[in-house]
Amino acid sequence: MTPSDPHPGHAAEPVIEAVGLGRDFVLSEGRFLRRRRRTVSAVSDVTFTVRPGEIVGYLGPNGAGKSSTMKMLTGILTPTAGHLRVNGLEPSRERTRLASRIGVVFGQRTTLWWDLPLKDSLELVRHMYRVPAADHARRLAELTELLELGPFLATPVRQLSLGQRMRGDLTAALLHGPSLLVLDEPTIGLDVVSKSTIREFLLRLNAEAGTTILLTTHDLGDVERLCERVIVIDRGRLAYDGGLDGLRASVPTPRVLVVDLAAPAPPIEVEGGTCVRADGPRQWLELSGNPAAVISRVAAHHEVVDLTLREPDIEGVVSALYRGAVATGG
Ligand SMILES: Nc1ncnc2c1ncn2[C@@H]1O[C@H](COP(=O)(O)OP(=O)(O)OP(=O)(O)O)[C@@H](O)[C@H]1O
Repeated sequence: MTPSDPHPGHAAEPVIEAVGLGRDFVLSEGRFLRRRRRTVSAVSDVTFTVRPGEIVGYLGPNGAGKSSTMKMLTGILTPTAGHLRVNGLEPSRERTRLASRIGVVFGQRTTLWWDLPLKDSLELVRHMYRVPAADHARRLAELTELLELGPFLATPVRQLSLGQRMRGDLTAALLHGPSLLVLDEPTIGLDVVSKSTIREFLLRLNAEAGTTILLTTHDLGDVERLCERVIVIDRGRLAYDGGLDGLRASVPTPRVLVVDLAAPAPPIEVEGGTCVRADGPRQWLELSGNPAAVISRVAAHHEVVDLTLREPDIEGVVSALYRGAVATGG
């Protein structure tokens, strides 16, 4: 894959540098004489750095401040505190210059034109970013192959499936060869196959073109497949910055063994597992011991039809983190 446009002079600098970043919103509440102003801190005193070539997950529960951070990084929202540089630029002041160096995809919205065939939408994007025709043709050919856009390039965007549209949006975000890709929930609502296509594509983009990627997601699969490093925010504040293994190891969130028995039975009693839920022949065991050992003990005493081991999802890990289970830092 063609490397992203290099930006001489910035190569050794962090791609993103946020120091004490904050964003307050002032809300007016009540009526007439009782009107009062209340300040909501969406993001508060957040400090982190992203280096060239990293893939970083930016995680947190609903309302934690992820979208507000993404909006500040892309220049849509002006910070009310702190220092922010993205590719050496101040996003809210230098939004147009920044736009030529970053690609942005918000999974819940499309930047494509609903009524136009995907190919025409992408041609408009080329004009918006003033991409030379030859560069556009080369990148479009590459992305068409990697994201398998061929069969639906002539289809109007409104008729695309969610997965096809996301592949179109990623193409639109990458046609100008940005060195940083910012993704807000890139796999939301996608089926397993589409998720996997997007993840493998992002890994290849990172490995071959050196593109730095910052993404928000609620999907642990995205995080596990893509991110060596995660930043977690809670109520606007930085709660963790480090490796995913460190996060998991620090948070005592049990794995769950889902057992399908041949028939409904009393709660299973087994060493290393506690039955936390039962529904007909299906039971959920929270594991405190080695999964293989628990599975063999269960199978020895019960007629088991099926077994599934469920890893804690990121919401579970993150909410355990907020209950104070792990110290800040990584
Ligand atoms: N324009 C706004 N005016 C007032 N409050 C806002 C505004 N935008 C965000 N907020 C508040 O800031 C906080 C952080 O919101 P934000 O959308 O950044 O969170 P989030 O982590 O992206 O959540 P989600 O995962 O639900 O998208 C929330 O309390 C939200 O209500």
